[in-house]
Amino acid sequence: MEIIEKYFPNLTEEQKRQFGMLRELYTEWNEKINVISRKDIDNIYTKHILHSLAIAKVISFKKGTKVLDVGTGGGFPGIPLAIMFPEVSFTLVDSIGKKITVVQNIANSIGLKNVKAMQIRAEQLPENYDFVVSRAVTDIKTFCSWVWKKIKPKGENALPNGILYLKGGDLTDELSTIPYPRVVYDIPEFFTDEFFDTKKVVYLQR
Ligand SMILES: C[S@@+](CC[C@H](N)C(=O)[O-])C[C@H]1O[C@@H](n2cnc3c(N)ncnc32)[C@H](O)[C@@H]1O
Repeated sequence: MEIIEKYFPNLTEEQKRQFGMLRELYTEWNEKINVISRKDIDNIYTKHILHSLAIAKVISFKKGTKVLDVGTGGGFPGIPLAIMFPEVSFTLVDSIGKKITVVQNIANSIGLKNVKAMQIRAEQLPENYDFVVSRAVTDIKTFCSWVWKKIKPKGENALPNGILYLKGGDLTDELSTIPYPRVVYDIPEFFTDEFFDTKKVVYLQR
């Protein structure tokens, strides 16, 4: 938990309370439904929560922004971002229902009112969003084919609406397959821990 406060020193008491509850809740839920690899539970604050919050170093979503997390699994990056931005509306979707059960229960347990969790395939979503966030779901080209038309073309944030995808390694080949304007942010610019050495936030502008 200290690592979250190290990089985000202005958390409210409510946010500290919510982040602080996550390790125990995920440990309990993971015993029933596996959403995090067992060895990662011990490092949940770095490998899952702080990693998700790299997106919060790239953009501070304005009040009322609608964000979609596709393939959220156990709630990453959506749950940490929903704690960080309580006035932003988050829809967390996954095609596997039991993962959505975990996400909804964790959101309820920590009192998050800005999260809606849905079992649905990304390709079938009926609504439009300002931003789509994600981690570890599929290659960027396939991902764009699922969600591009669900992103509203305009927006009121400092970055124009688009995709914010957490990725690792060399992305040259993968990004060469898509035509959209992009910025690749190296996470070590924000967080110094070794775990983030090759990790990036890929922003694609709608
Ligand atoms: C490797 S997990 C990543 C989970 C989470 N984003 C994380 O980083 O911890 C990939 C998730 O994407 C979901 N998924 C795969 N294809 C999907 C689709 N078309 N629509 C919605 N969810 C999908 C899977 O069910 C799985 O939970």
